[in-house]
Amino acid sequence: MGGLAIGPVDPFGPLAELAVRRVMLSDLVAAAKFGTGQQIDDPVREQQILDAVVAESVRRGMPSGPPAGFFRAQIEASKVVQNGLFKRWERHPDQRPARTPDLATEVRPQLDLLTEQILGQLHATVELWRPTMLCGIWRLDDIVHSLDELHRHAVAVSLRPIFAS
Ligand SMILES: O=C(O)C(=O)C[C@]1(C(=O)O)C=C[C@@H](O)C=C1
Repeated sequence: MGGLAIGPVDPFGPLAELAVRRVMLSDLVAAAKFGTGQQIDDPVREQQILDAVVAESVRRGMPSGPPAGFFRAQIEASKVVQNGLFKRWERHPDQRPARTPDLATEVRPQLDLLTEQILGQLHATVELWRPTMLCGIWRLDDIVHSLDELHRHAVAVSLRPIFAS
């Protein structure tokens, strides 16, 4: 994400960058599933993520509701991308991914790492959640200007808990 320009004074900058990274990783998730019969929706995996997020929030001594809500939005955003890419690849076979990464061994470990990093940033900003989130000091345009419409929409979905809080 070297091209991202996030204001250094923005305490939520790292969190936003991680959310964007997760949205971009959804391309790899979609590539792992497309044409393999694996469904985009995996409610069991979703529940595992949410349970782990709640447990880790409790372990860190922070309220678990907002982190769970944040991760629900991340999952929703991932599905926006995956559904969009599936449709795109159905229509345009020439744009299909060149290879099929393995979901369990290649893709989910990257998602798990992002989960840890996102939880770390949520923890780092816990004192600021309410007031600052309302300030809207995100420089979202800078973050997403290079993304296509599908990914811009997914980023908006992934950050909704912050804007809407
Ligand atoms: O791990 C997957 O299978 C994904 O598609 C990723 C993800 C997520 O965002 O974490 C998204 C949708 C699924 O329902 C479960 C999890």
